[in-house]
Amino acid sequence: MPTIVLHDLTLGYDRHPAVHHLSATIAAGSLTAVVGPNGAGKSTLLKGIMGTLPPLTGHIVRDRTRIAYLPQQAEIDRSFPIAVHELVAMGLWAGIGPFGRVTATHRDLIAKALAAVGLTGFERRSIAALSGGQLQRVLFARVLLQDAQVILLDEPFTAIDARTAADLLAIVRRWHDEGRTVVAVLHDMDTVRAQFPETMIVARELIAHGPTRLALTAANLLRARQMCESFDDAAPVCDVPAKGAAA
Ligand SMILES: Nc1ncnc2c1ncn2[C@@H]1O[C@H](COP(=O)(O)OP(=O)(O)OP(=O)(O)O)[C@@H](O)[C@H]1O
Repeated sequence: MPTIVLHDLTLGYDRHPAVHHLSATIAAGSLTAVVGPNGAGKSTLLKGIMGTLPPLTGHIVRDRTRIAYLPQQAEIDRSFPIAVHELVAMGLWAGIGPFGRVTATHRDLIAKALAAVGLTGFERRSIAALSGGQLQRVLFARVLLQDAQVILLDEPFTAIDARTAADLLAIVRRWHDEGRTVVAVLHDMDTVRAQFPETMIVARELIAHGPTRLALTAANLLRARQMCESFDDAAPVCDVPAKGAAA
């Protein structure tokens, strides 16, 4: 089972740091909520763990295991001419590559994943013709197909109705019961308190991390808000030396 260790991690864009000197250990099989104000660096952190955004300083240690990522809906180009079954089939890429042949067995897996998210019969529909909640179900089906040990979810329950949120939350619980490591960016603190045993509060740097009842306090949330409000987005490159660097 993979543990993810973040060592003094700084992530950013064009050398402007968005996440500063963050160190944390995400235990194998844990179910962790990442919370913090808008612009706090939560999505950036997921991209760093995913490996799509290389660290400016520090590093990440994790097993070379399969990792699945559910992006924010806003990052999906709905105008792209692709059908539901084609989008879900992308979950097979780690196994067969982007140009691999989708066999009858694969089609069966796609059908099962769509059934698991309540979208049987939607295979041929264009993603442009889906509601927001339906698209989120399709994205979950793609993650299901990836069969990854580490699953990163960016705002998986935002802008969907209560029924869809409950259905998708049940899938997240199942992943947790199966021993997978799940990290989800969330804004609804009630969901975090009720469903996520671990919480990480991020506000450009790590504010708190640990069991939700200890980490998710009013004082820590206030500190996170104050940190983000005082952060200068136009600040130059980070001037805090990496740990272990010569002064
Ligand atoms: N592609 C990018 N290029 C330049 N700056 C970026 C890019 N993506 C994010 N940022 C900046 O990095 C900072 C952190 O953004 P990020 O999206 O990680 O925050 P977040 O906590 O996920 O916010 P939200 O809750 O609003 O989704 C912000 O100042 C943002 O403007």
